[in-house]
Amino acid sequence: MKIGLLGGTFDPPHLGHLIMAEHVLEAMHLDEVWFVPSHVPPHKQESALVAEDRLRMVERAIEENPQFSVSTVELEREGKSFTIDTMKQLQNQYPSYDFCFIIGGDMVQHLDRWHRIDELQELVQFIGVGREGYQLDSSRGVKLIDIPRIDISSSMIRKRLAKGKSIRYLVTHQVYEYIKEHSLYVSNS
Ligand SMILES: Nc1ncnc2c1ncn2[C@@H]1O[C@H](COP(=O)(O)OP(=O)(O)OP(=O)(O)O)[C@@H](O)[C@H]1O
Ligand SMILES: O=C(O)c1ccc[n+]([C@@H]2O[C@H](COP(=O)([O-])O)[C@@H](O)[C@H]2O)c1
Repeated sequence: MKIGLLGGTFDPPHLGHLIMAEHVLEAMHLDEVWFVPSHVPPHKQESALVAEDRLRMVERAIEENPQFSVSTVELEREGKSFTIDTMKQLQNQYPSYDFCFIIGGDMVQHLDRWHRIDELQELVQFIGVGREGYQLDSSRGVKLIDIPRIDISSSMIRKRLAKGKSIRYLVTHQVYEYIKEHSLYVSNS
């Protein structure tokens, strides 16, 4: 089985995540993409929404695609969600699977700062996809795949919601409904 791992904060999951997963699945002839929500994102300053809501939204975002699933491996682990720990755990659990790790163009240039990156690179092939506003950089042997550039980010969605603006069509219908139902990201000020 060839599996692409898409790690992220998914605060919230948006169409950019789904489009990148679909295009890498196709280009790399993967069997599945597993979305891996982080418990505590290693390099983000802002604290994310509670894990429960992020997980539920990812489940809803991917529910129509039988080749997408979610792994709770990081949510079940304490502390920061370092990718090296996730890879070791998954490779132990699924020794015959061939994993790659999918990242956006904004992350490629920061790989040098990842925890135990030299060791991690020996364990897994990174796949970098184009992201609007970022140059695709082929450092550290990352395999680059250009995909339709979708200028959507979770932070843009959070900001729009805080200002009472529409996020319709930036997320799936199911995620849209979940956010509305639970009044997520609404500014209290
Ligand atoms: N529109 C996009 N195009 C390409 N890659 C993306 C896009 N959105 C997210 N990614 C990548 O998906 C992975 C998970 O992203 P994450 O969940 O942090 O979302 P984000 O939109 O980058 O969030 P935020 O705006 O809060 O930083 C990262 O590797 C990120 O680079
Ligand atoms: O292991 C690390 O040092 C590391 C540093 C930064 C990011 N990551 C992983 O990269 C993925 C995307 O990160 P983020 O911050 O955009 O959600 C997510 O799975 C993170 O756990 C991992």
